[in-house]
Amino acid sequence: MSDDLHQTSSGKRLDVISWDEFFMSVAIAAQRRSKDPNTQVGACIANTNHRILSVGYNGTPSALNDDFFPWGTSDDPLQDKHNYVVHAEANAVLNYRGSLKDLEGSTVYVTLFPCHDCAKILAQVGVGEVVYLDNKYADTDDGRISRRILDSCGISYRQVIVDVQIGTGGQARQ
Ligand SMILES: O=c1ccn([C@H]2C[C@H](O)[C@@H](COP(=O)(O)O)O2)c(=O)[nH]1
Ligand SMILES: [Zn+2]
Repeated sequence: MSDDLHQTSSGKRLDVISWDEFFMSVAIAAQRRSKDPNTQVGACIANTNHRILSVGYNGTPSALNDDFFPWGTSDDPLQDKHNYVVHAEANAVLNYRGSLKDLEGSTVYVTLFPCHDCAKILAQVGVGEVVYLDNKYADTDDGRISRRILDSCGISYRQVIVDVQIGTGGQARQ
């Protein structure tokens, strides 16, 4: 090893991003596709061989024209976005085109701690670990139920702090 902290004596770069940073960066990039004005969520599922299996973000089902559905909340269930949005983790599972068996033991990188519905879905497909960025609903009943589900199903979870720069965004197209 050379004295240089950035490369070995053979010239190999050492200051590469970690796997956590890499997969969370993918989740953050996916999050930026979300049309939700209040909370954007991205998820990236990686297997134990450090391969990305699937990615998702919170959005309406693709056949549903998201220009004509509400993006706010309302006492009227027909006008509340929560009743139309598919969650990021659910989309990541649904977007996977291989056998769901491949998801067993995988790690889900998600920009927001999974809600209790997503916790159930992740548990049911056998996810082994959840790595999250934010947990703004930790002190809600939903957060407590979610942790109870993950704990009971033996799914570990941990928070990571990543410092990534991903593009500058642009004009939303579709
Ligand atoms: O596990 C989760 C929890 C929530 N989401 C999505 C669903 C909604 O689009 C937003 C939450 O909106 P709020 O205005 O903060 O209630 O986040 C998700 O994808 N995964
Ligand atoms: Zn959810």
